[in-house]
Amino acid sequence: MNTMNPTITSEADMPADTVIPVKDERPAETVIEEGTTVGVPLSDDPKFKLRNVEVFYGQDRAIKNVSLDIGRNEVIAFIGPSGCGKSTFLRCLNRMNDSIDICRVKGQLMIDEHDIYDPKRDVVELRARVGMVFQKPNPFPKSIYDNVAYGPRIHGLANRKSDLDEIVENSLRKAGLWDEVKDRLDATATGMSGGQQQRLCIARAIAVSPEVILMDEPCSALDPIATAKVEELIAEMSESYTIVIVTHSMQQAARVSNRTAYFHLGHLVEVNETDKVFTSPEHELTESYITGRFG
Ligand SMILES: Nc1ncnc2c1ncn2[C@@H]1O[C@H](COP(=O)(O)OP(=O)(O)OP(=O)(O)O)[C@@H](O)[C@H]1O
Repeated sequence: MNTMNPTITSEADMPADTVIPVKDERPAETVIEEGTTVGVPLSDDPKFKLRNVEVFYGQDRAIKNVSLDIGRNEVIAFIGPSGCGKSTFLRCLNRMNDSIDICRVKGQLMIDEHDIYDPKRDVVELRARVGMVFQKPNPFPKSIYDNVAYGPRIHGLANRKSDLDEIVENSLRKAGLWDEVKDRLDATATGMSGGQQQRLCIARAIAVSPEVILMDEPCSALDPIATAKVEELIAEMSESYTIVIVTHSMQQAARVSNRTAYFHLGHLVEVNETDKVFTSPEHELTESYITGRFG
């Protein structure tokens, strides 16, 4: 399966008598070909089919002709140097960029073969299907119970109090938080530890029965123990949801994801099975990044 830019070849492909040049240190823009689809479908029926996506902030092109399929129930990690467009691309998947006035998205972005950017699309419904967990835990200044119950209430998912209680309990269980909070559901969420708050935000996303969970550096504000808990949760959740995670931690990408996509200056340079990306990357830029030559 060729899952990378076919126009970029490796030194191994050269004839034996070729003088192998020193590593290409030219700026990335000169070695990434525009207009090439990078990443082949994971299956015939991907959850997301994203083609020739471009994102502009005013005149600046932050995402450059990116094409990618994201499979059902896969965990895919987006990695790459700061400012390469990981979060921008992630936010296209549930139209979180809509709130940025100068942001414009072009290309074809499909979820289950429906256009994410269809002007008639109900964005609130989209964001319930494609939930999001942010870098910094952001619980509402409400009780633990009300944080989780908020979404089901506004989406009318529970007719009776007992139904709502069940959703809250199930969501907290799935987020690995129930045993820690079951005796203080009325306590204010902002009094919890950072790790607990982040798992509460995950419970809040789960409560509206999403199909996809987007995670934008979900552990960057957490200590190693809280990080380990969230990573365990990602493994458990991958049985039920498609998960897209942006991370600066290559170890985290290696631990939690099935595939990894490497972004560079707005380009998607390489996407492949995570083991392959970290042990034998196909692109020189990926190798430079994972070996710490830049980042
Ligand atoms: N709201 C915005 N307005 C203008 N430009 C933006 C905005 N958000 C991001 N950008 C620009 O778009 C580019 C991609 O940024 P983005 O935050 O998506 O990258 P990233 O890879 O997620 O970075 P980081 O790892 O530092 O979070 C950068 O050049 C950034 O300055």
